[in-house]
Amino acid sequence: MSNPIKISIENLTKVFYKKDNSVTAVKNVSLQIEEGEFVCLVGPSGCGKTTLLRILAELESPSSGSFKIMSDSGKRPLQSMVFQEKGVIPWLTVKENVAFGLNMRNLPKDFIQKQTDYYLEKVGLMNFSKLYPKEISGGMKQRISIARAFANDPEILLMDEPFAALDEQNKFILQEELLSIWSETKKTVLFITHSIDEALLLSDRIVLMSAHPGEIINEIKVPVPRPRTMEQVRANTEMAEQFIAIWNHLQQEVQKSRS
Ligand SMILES: Nc1ncnc2c1ncn2[C@@H]1O[C@H](COP(=O)(O)OP(=O)(O)OP(=O)(O)O)[C@@H](O)[C@H]1O
Repeated sequence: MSNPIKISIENLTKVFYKKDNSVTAVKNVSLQIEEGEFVCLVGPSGCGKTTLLRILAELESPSSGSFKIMSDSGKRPLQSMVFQEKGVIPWLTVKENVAFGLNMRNLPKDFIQKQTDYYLEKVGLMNFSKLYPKEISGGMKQRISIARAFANDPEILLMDEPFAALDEQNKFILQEELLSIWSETKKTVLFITHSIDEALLLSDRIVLMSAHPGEIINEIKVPVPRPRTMEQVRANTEMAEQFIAIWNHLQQEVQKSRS
């Protein structure tokens, strides 16, 4: 380990109780994520990935176990979350959406202006800043979510399949934009994806989860140095081997969950 630990999860279990039964969504998960690390969480549908992220975002509480996000200043928000969809506020303009978290914190107006403009520019939305979400495309809405999350400057960033609803072209562009902003900010990111390509492109480490109830069953350090492009990911033999290993893992877990 080269950097200090930013997120520490210890034996975390989450059980949802219903009227006459219960569902264990996450089981005994322990995970340490370093400061500035980009970690992708990959696992079959329903294995508890979103639940784990929601716990870290303090939208759910664990049934047992614990987690800690190491705060370096106490002045910044602990976490920002980017969802697959519905991340924008329809009655605010693009710019107001990006500035939303900063305005909520009553920060100085000139700081908000500077920070908002910087990230609007980064995600290519400067010329659309006065439009409302209904006037822009799905890809542009996701750009708002990403710009807002980075503008907030949280201690950690939690991303729940943020590109899953986009077409391939938009996905590639946003992945590259995300990598460019991340390489500048070196934010600690926990990112959920179903796409193995995406995990190999974006992350330092891929954490594989078992079928429901979700446990961590393997971790893969992505072998290719940055900066990476999707072309390299697809052409590189080491990446191809990792792709097949993860693919086989997912196949087995999906079959287990069905049997
Ligand atoms: N609020 C809730 N109440 C009851 N059960 C829940 C709740 N949230 C999630 N679950 C259950 O917990 C399990 C894990 O769900 P979760 O959404 O975390 O999985 P996931 O890995 O993110 O799935 P996907 O990849 O399909 O989004 C599922 O069986 C789900 O039905």
